[in-house]
Amino acid sequence: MKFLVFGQSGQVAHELQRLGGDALLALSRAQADLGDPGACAAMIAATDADAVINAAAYTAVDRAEEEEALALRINGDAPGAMARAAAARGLPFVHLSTDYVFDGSGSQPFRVEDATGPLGAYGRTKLAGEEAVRAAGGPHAIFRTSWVVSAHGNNFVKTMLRLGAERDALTIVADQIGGPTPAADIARTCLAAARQLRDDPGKSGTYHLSGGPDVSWADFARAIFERAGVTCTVSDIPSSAYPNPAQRPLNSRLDNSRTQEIFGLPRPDWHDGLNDILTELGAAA
Ligand SMILES: NC(=O)C1=CN([C@@H]2O[C@H](COP(=O)(O)OP(=O)(O)OC[C@H]3O[C@@H](n4cnc5c(N)ncnc54)[C@H](OP(=O)(O)O)[C@@H]3O)[C@@H](O)[C@H]2O)C=CC1
Ligand SMILES: Cc1cn([C@H]2C[C@H](O)[C@@H](COP(=O)(O)OP(=O)(O)O[C@H]3O[C@@H](C)C(=O)[C@@H](O)[C@H]3O)O2)c(=O)[nH]c1=O
Ligand SMILES: [Mg+2]
Repeated sequence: MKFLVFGQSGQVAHELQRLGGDALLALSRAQADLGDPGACAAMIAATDADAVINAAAYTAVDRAEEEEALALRINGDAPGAMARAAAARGLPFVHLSTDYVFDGSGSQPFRVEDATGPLGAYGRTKLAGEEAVRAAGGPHAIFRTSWVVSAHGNNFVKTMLRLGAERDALTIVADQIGGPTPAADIARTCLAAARQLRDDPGKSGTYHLSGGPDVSWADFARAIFERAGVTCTVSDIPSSAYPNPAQRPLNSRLDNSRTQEIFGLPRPDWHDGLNDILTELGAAA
């Protein structure tokens, strides 16, 4: 089975290329710009691949507040155009979304069917993408994931290793709770879902995929420092003490049970992925 992937440099795109080898073609921004949805659809119309995975997105949460129209084209319009092009050819389309489509209320894990209510521009544009992919009506899986980490690209693990080497102490928000998700687990899931959708389009739908157990960013930082052997004291702060242009949801817990039920894929334990990331970075204690 051959895969066409949008995105080449990102965290998930990188892991997809590692797993997919010669059977996977990953398109860079220069080859397929999501700012030009029609060009992305044309790539799908011409592909000889058996499934399409979208691992590209506008992911700068704060900058999206000032660039919502561009973020909407990339996160909303382009996935819609891609999903319609894939549907026209009956190709499975696997797409990624985010915990930021929810408003973060309560303390229970959000289920797939719970009401959405994004707090910021990034979440609004990702929600628009979900709706467009579902409306295209082809075989598809949308995985809402959260707090993606890997040895490549920008993420919280790499930020903590950089800051932890420079400082003796950090203040980290402790009232946002969620599941850090290794990009390698997301990539494995995307490939498995594409294969299963080819055999059974009835598995189409929206799913949650986050690493467990749920933690606060502060506790996740402590786990990173402990496993990396970095001496840096983490103090808990509320989100109100870390002001940002975009408000983040406090409750980012995602109920992964449908992913287990339909695809047979268990919730990944982020401790394993974190160990792999630190080893790859040469930062494991
Ligand atoms: N990062 C996270 O914490 C989370 C991510 N997600 C979702 O998971 C998916 C993968 O995220 P992740 O791997 O972390 O993303 P990254 O931020 O690591 O990478 C984004 C990728 O998208 C590409 N891209 C951005 N704009 C365009 C464009 N106009 N045309 C073509 N490519 C573009 C980037 O390419 P370039 O190098 O050229 O900019 C890069 O390859 C996304 O859908 C994201 O919304 C969900 C929850 C959490
Ligand atoms: C560097 C630093 C961050 N923080 C906080 C800010 C923020 O709430 C949290 C994580 O920081 P980040 O910049 O990684 O947060 P953010 O970019 O909002 O991460 C999000 O990205 C998008 C793409 C998603 O889809 C989400 O699932 C989520 O991963 O840590 C501190 O409290 N202290 C610090 O010193
Ligand atoms: Mg970020």
